[in-house]
Amino acid sequence: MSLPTPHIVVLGGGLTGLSAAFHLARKHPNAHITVVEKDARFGGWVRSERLEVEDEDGNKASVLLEAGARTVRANAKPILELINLLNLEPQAITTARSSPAARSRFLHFPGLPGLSPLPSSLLSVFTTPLGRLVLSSVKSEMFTPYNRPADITDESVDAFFSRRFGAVFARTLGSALVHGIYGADSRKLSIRAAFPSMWVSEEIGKGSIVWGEIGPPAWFGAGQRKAEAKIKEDEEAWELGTNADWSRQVARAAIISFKDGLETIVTALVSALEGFDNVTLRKETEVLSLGQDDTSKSFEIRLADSSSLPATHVISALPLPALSAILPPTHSLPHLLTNPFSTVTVLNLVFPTAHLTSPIHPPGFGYLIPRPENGYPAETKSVGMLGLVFDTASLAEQDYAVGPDGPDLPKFVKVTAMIGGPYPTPTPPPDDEALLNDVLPQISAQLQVELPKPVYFKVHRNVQSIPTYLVGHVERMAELREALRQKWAGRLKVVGAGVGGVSVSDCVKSGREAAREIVKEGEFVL
Ligand SMILES: C=Cc1c2[nH]c(c1C)Cc1[nH]c(c(CCC(=O)O)c1C)Cc1[nH]c(c(C)c1CCC(=O)O)Cc1[nH]c(c(C)c1C=C)C2
Repeated sequence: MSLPTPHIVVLGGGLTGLSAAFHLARKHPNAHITVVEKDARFGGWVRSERLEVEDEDGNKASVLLEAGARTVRANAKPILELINLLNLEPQAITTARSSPAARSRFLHFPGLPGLSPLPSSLLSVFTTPLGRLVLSSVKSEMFTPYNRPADITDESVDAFFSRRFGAVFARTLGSALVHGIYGADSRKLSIRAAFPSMWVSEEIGKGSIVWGEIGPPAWFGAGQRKAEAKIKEDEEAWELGTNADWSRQVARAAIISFKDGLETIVTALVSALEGFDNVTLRKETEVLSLGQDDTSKSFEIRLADSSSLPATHVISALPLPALSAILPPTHSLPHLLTNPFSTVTVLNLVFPTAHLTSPIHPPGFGYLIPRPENGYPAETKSVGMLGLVFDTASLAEQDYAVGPDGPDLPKFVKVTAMIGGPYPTPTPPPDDEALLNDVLPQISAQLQVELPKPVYFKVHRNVQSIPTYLVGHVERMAELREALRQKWAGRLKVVGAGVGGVSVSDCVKSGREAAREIVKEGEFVL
């Protein structure tokens, strides 16, 4: 007997949804796959824009700007796999691990002028104030006995770092790290969800994260952990290709991006999906409700245009609150509304450099700004900055001079200010021009330089874009998975940044895993 064709609907056309659809289409040519996206474009928070800038002397350049994430780590297998499968090597660019953009990072302490380098060498550990803070915190951590309270199964990043490395380390380095990844308050973020390996290292190191990380291979648990990692790696079966030049380049790299920005992956995924006969891409399609027939277990997805889509399986790559809004009360799921989201405003700035006598910023990746000593203000007249990224330092290959004089280095430098997160929004909220006028003097004071007038700026308000995993997230997600098994017969997969991992690579991986689970389960009986 031949089975009816499975129809898998992917809700959400961000990177997670596109990755799920792509891996499904490759591995499951007999299924029909529909991707439903409510916006007019695919790609979600990943948006790259190329534009031409000109200074007052008529120097012109083509510059690539990102509205959100701009790079991925060079060891991110889910991305390396896509680069291979989509033949993106010629468009990829890398930043070498040895370059200042990969090695030099700074902190700016609120209220103090200038930048403090983060230690990047053995020498700097002894010779810089932050180096000495790291050294003394690490030394004391290694000799602080096991102090995890017996009754906890999770805690905040701040509580975890305070317990092991001390309160100053937690407030400065810990909060800055969390700003730079989650744009969130480290006193709210779950350590187990955000940095699971540290939680495990504490156990392996019998209390000490440092011993857990660097302990000899024979150290209790380390051998087993390695073996487990190897099994997982084999199971994941990454298709990384055989391009030796590219592999060598990646081996030397810290981060990867693309000449035309991270949206290159989105464009390539969309065009690959358009090439599959069994895939339908639907933009500007809003889902009103998702229901499942109790007997047949098949789905009915009602759309805003009054039509409906049948499905045998659904992968939801929607933000969890958006999924919650379309579920019927009979099939509601737990914990979809628990985590708050950070709003991070991204301000792209392009400065002219032709008349500068000294550089705008030191060589390096950029700087992060830790939580103020007295915490975030309750209200404010100025926007709160979380950090500044020196984009040209790591992504210079994205930009080129334009004009009759032939190839030349662009006479511009691009940086990105990251704003908001746990800081309150000023009242009234600033328009773009007011935001610029608020931020430029802040950057000037932080860098201790007089800034030229930017030739271009753009504000992207990434409203509610990054989930803050509250303490207990890992256990709540286990309960969510159980509810999916019980209430939805395992045929609804919930993936994406809201569940486990906010990086571009995590999103691609979670889409891939959902696709592989459906293929592996292989039960397409209607
Ligand atoms: C919109 C702003 C974002 C902030 N964090 C993220 C975005 C998109 C997400 C993010 N940023 C980083 C990671 C870790 C990457 C990994 O583990 O692979 C994640 C998930 C690290 C990072 N932080 C900054 C940059 C440029 C990067 C590299 C990755 C990327 O391009 O996003 C700088 C930075 N990001 C944010 C702030 C406040 C900030 C400050 C300088 C928030």
